[in-house]
Amino acid sequence: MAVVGLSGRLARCYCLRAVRSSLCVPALQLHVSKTAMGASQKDFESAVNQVKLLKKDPGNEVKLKLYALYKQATEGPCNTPKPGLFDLINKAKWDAWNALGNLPKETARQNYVDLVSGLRSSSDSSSQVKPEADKKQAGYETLVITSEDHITKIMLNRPAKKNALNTQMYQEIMLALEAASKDDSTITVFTGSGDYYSSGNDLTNFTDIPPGGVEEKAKNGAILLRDFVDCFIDFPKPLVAVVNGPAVGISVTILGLFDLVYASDRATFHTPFSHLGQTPEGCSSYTFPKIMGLAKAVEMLIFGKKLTAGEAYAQGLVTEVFPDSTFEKEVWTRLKAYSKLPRNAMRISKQIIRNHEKEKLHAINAEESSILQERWLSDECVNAVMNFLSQKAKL
Ligand SMILES: CCCCCCCCCC/C=C/CC(=O)SCCNC(=O)CCNC(=O)[C@H](O)C(C)(C)COP(=O)(O)OP(=O)(O)OC[C@H]1O[C@@H](n2cnc3c(N)ncnc32)[C@H](O)[C@@H]1OP(=O)(O)O
Repeated sequence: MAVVGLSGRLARCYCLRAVRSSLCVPALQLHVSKTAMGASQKDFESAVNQVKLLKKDPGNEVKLKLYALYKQATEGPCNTPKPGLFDLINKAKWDAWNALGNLPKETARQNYVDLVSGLRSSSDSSSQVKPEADKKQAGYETLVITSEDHITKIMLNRPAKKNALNTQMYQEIMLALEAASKDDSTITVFTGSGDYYSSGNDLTNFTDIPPGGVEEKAKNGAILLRDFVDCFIDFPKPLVAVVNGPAVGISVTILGLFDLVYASDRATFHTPFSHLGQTPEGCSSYTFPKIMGLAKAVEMLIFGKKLTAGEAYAQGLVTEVFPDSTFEKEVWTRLKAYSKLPRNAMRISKQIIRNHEKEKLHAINAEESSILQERWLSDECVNAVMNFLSQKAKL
């Protein structure tokens, strides 16, 4: 079970920060139980900050503990309604917090401080023997993340669902980007596992309705979307998409926020928003006209024209197209060479190139997300999603 973003930016930040450290859970538990009580608010705040400095993923069990202790220390016993059965992530978090019962805030604060202290020692000792070799990062269910040759590769890993982005995957991608922004890598690469790059938003995201009803669902969806796209706007290192196959919806639109897009000649680029009663996101209402001109952007974003890789290259959305048979070899050879370039120079260059537009992109993202919040409640959208879910319609 992956434990990912709490609702809202602050909470997401907290959760992202709780990800880093390699550790031994039983040792940590021992450490916690042996420590004397009495952490001050200052110790607690310092521990919250120290979590940011942890270098490795502590695993979901520990992240849940950190979450529960944080909530108990700051808000007291769990008093929010239990999330629905299918809201797995929020339910796991709720369970962890609720399990603390009436534990006093002060004790929760102390336990949090002790837990972080244990995580830090574990992280420090393991970093002394840190291997340079390829390493798969634990703690992600919908992604496979590896680091090798100063490249962090984030692979979308729901091949049986064509790498559709469910809410867990959105959350895990945000965590992965936060981690990649601070790790040793010089560039970060997205790709898909299996025959698709991604089929876009998982349409079953529309099915799990919370107690607050569809309005609440749409509101939370808009917050998730805005936070997700913000992470791409703000990502500080060169970001590369290795588009191994067809790409749909949001997996296409956010390409406008990438620095390099390499595509297999098998890839296609499809944004069927009108067909789905929806509207553009990922800042594409701004980036696409800028990249390809208004006429071509309209064809894609309003009329849902599907582009081949060659067409996407001709319109400037794709940097280069490779034959599928040699795609992986050629792309990774290229990327390994690029990854040896000086890290700071690349980072600063990206900053210079992208910073002028950051504020504008954030504003556009907020506007697109808020328009979609309304759209998701429209008959046009509901009917299109129902059609897909009842297997009557495919793209
Ligand atoms: C109010 C709620 C808000 C929720 C939170 C939202 C957060 C942000 C939203 C951002 C918005 C983004 C907009 C978009 O991305 S629009 C694009 C949406 N994508 C689609 O419409 C694609 C739908 N899929 C298809 O048309 C076809 O599956 C395909 C991609 C053309 C592939 O067809 P093919 O015949 O090759 O394969 P299958 O259809 O048999 O697919 C294999 C299984 O995968 C499932 N699948 C594929 N794509 C999706 C998807 N996008 N959502 C859910 N499930 C998907 C498919 O059902 C099959 O499953 P099965 O084996 O169990 O039947």
